[in-house]
Amino acid sequence: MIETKQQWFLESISKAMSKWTTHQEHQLFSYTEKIHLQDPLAVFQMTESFKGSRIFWTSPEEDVTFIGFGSALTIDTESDMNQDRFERVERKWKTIVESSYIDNPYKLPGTGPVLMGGFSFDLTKNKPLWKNFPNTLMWVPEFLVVIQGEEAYLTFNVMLKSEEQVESKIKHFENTKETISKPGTFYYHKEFSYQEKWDISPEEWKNTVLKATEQISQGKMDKVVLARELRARFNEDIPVSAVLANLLEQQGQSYVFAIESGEDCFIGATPERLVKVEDDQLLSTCLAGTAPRGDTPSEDENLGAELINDEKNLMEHQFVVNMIKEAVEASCDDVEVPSAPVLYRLRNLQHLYTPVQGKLKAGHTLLEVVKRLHPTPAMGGVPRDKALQFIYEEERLTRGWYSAPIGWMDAMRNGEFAVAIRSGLIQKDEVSLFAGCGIVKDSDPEKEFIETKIKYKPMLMALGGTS
Ligand SMILES: C=C(O[C@H]1C=CC=C(C(=O)O)[C@@H]1O)C(=O)O
Ligand SMILES: [Mg+2]
Repeated sequence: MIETKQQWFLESISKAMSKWTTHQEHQLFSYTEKIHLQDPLAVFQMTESFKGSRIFWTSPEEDVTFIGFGSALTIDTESDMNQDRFERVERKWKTIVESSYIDNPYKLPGTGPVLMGGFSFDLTKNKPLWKNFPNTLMWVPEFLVVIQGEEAYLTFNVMLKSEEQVESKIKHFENTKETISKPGTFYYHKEFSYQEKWDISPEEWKNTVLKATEQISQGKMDKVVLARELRARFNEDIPVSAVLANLLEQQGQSYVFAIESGEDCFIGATPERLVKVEDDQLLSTCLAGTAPRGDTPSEDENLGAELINDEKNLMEHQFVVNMIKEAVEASCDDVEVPSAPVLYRLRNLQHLYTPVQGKLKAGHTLLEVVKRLHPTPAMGGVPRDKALQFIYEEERLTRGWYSAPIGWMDAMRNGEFAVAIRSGLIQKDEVSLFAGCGIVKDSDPEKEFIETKIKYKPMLMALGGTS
C-alpha cells in the first residue's frame, strides 16, 4: 500500500520535473493523498519539531480543520507599508498557482496547496510586541493536514529547484507522513494557570470611552471600537497545545486558531467570520452587540431578549450591517441580508448576528472583499477614517494582529478569513490579551469596561483560569 503510494508520488514528481524543463524558475510542486484520520491535536503535538512555523485552524460550521507545518514559500514583509498588500498577495498567489504542478485528485475546498496566515490590523510601524508578526504573513505550509468530516488529507508542498533534490524530498515526505500517521492522542495532564494578571490602564481606557462618546455627540463620528490589553504571567512557558485543547473543548461555536511565528504564538477562539468563499458562493457575517450568558436558562433567555431589543446594541450592530452589505454588493450578485439580527450564543457571551450572502461576480475575488471589508465597523468604526484616526491617537496599545484578518485560500478560489478577536499573543511565559467594544453615543464607560471583561473570559479560561 505504502509502496504504491510512494510510486505515485515518484511518478508525479518526475512529471513535474519534466514539465518544468522548459521553465527556468523555481516551481511549486504540490501532492495530496488521503491519510488515516488522526486527532488534530495529536498531529499538532507530533509536529513539535516544526515549532515556529505551524498553523492550526478549525471552523465551527464547516467541520474542517487545518494543521499546517513548515513552510514551502512565504509571502511576507516586515516593512510592508503598502496599502495594496492584499492585491500584492493576490497577484503573487495567482502567479505561483499558474506555474505550479498540482497533483490533487480530490479537488475539495482546502485540499491541494493552500496559502495560510494573516495580516496586521493596520500598517503602523514599530510594533515591538508584534516583532514576529509582520504586517503581511501568508505562507504555504510545507505539510498540510486537512480534516473534513470523516476524511483526512495530507498535502506536501515544495519549491523544486533541481533534480538532485527529488530523492531527499521524497524521504522527507515519507518520514513526516510516518510520524503523523502513528496512532496518537493528545496528552497534557498537568494543571496549569497564570500566576498573575494585570489590566493595563483601565481608568485611562474608561476616560477614552467617555471622550469617544463626546465626539460622537458632537457629530465628529458615529461609532468607534476601542480595545484594551491585559497581560498575564505564568511561572513556566505557556503550553500552547494545552491552551489550544482547552479552546477546542470550551469554544465550539468559534474559529479556533493558533499561528506560530518564531518564538511567539497568536492564539484564540473568534466567533467573527469576515468572509468565506466556496464555489463562488460568498458569506460574510455581521457580529456586533453583546450581552453575557445567564447562569440559569431563564436568566439567559432574559438577557438574550433584552439584547435583541436594546436600542444601543441594535445601533452598534446596524452600522456593521450597512457597511458589510454595501461592500458585498460591490463584488456580488443576488445579495441577501435578513432584515433583523438573531442571537448568536457562545459559551461566555451572546451577540447580535446577521449573515450576508451573495454570489461572487466573475473577475472578483476573496481577497478583494477582505480588503474592502477590513476593518468592518465591528473593529474600526463609522466613518472608517475618522474612527481609525481616533484609535491611532487614543488607544493605548498596539493592535498588531488582534482584530485583523486571518485565514486561508486554496488554488481553486475558495477560502475563508475570520477576524482575530478573543485572542492572545503568547510569548514564552507571558501573554497579552485584547478585547474591544463598539462605542456609540449612548455608551456608558463602566458598562463597556464590563463588556471587555467578559470578552477576556474565553482566553482566560483556556489559560487555566476560572474567569
Ligand atoms: C472587538 C471585539 O468584539 C467585537 C465583536 C463583536 C461584538 C462587539 C461589541 O459588541 O462591542 C465588538 O464589535 C472584541 O471581542 O475584542
Ligand atoms: Mg458592544
